[in-house]
Amino acid sequence: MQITLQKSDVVKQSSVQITGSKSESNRLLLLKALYPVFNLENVSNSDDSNLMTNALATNSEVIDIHHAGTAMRFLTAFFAIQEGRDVTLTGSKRMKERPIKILVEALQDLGADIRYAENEGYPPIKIKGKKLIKNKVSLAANVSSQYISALLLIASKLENGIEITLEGEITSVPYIKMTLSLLDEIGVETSFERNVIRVQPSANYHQPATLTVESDWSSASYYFSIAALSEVGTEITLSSYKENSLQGDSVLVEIYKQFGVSSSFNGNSITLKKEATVLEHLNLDLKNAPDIAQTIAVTCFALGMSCDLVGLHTLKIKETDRLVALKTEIEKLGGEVEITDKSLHLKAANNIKELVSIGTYNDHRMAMAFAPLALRVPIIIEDAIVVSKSYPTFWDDLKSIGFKITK
Ligand SMILES: O=C(O)C1=C[C@@H](OP(=O)(O)O)[C@@H](O)[C@H](O)C1
Ligand SMILES: C=C(OP(=O)(O)O)C(=O)O
Repeated sequence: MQITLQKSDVVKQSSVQITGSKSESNRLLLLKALYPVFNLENVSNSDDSNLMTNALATNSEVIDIHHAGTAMRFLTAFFAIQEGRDVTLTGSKRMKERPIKILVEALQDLGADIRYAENEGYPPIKIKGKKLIKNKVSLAANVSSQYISALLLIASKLENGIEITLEGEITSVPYIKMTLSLLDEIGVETSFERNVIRVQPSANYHQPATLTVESDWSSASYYFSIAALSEVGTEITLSSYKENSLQGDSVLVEIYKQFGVSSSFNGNSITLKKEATVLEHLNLDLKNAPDIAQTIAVTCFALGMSCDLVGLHTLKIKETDRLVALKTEIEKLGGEVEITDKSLHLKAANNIKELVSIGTYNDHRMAMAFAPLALRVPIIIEDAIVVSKSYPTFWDDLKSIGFKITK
């Protein structure tokens, strides 16, 4: 399904309720499977969280988690400790290109029985669940934090807990801290000092009875971008958000100040307001917030700004190679982009081509990051349905704030 987004005026004051964070949801769904006594509220309605829920509930021997990276990584660890259970975890064509060797080797070092069903180092994998006795492991921390979170999520159920030594520069650190904070919330003892993380064993669940997932900050990024491209004075209120978030992408509040977007918290909502600015260039290291790179690159392009984004080494192994995808699509619109395998340089553009058809490469964030451009020129988004990976009601919510969308 291809859609056309028409140049439109965003309602001067609008509000949107965004679904729960898929990162928090997928962690808490797994923890609930390990400690089935607490309730969850505001769980993400994303494909990735539905896939996680279904995978944890099924008795099937083959589980297909499609494009869901966190589900693939977290479930690898989960099924490794389900004694007596044999599971093959598989996924989409792209999932079979997303590396998992570092996690598989760490689990094998702990004693797990995991083999590759097709290509070494990549899904699908065959897991024979068993009890893991060892508790010390080292792994490379510079490729994906999801491998580390996967180990942490099962750690309190291992007889001796875990001691993980992280090698190399640690990437996407806020996601590791999110995992540790959620463990902390359910009463599991953890520590993270220098490059060593320890988790104590914990057979029982302690507290609290209900955990509420905060709404998704990566999804909020598209509204920060919309606010940045709107007339001065435009206000967008998003819920349900906290000033002290576990999600690293909440750094948007600081980043978008540079685009003239102020944010104020009121209860559990945040109001974004466009103020005047004249910024010409942005320098940013996004190693702690890789999922908002596309949003920020497109905001800069739409505002005629140049930017240098670094710390993007994880983008090549996400839903698509996001560096190549950004370059290709921004250049179709008339921009100029230079990329390396970990950075992106955008030249200031003074013109944006109309009615360009944006390819989305099975990547929800390509569709959502380019959508705000409709505030400058009419734009076509290919395979618009991809947004359901993290934010199924995205297009309806854009309509509700004044975007004109036709099929
Ligand atoms: O743990 C998580 O929930 C995530 C970690 C990040 O991945 P990497 O650590 O691979 O960068 C992020 O990009 C992904 O969307 C979600
Ligand atoms: C990279 C992402 O997800 P995952 O790695 O979980 O597929 C994302 O949502 O941007």
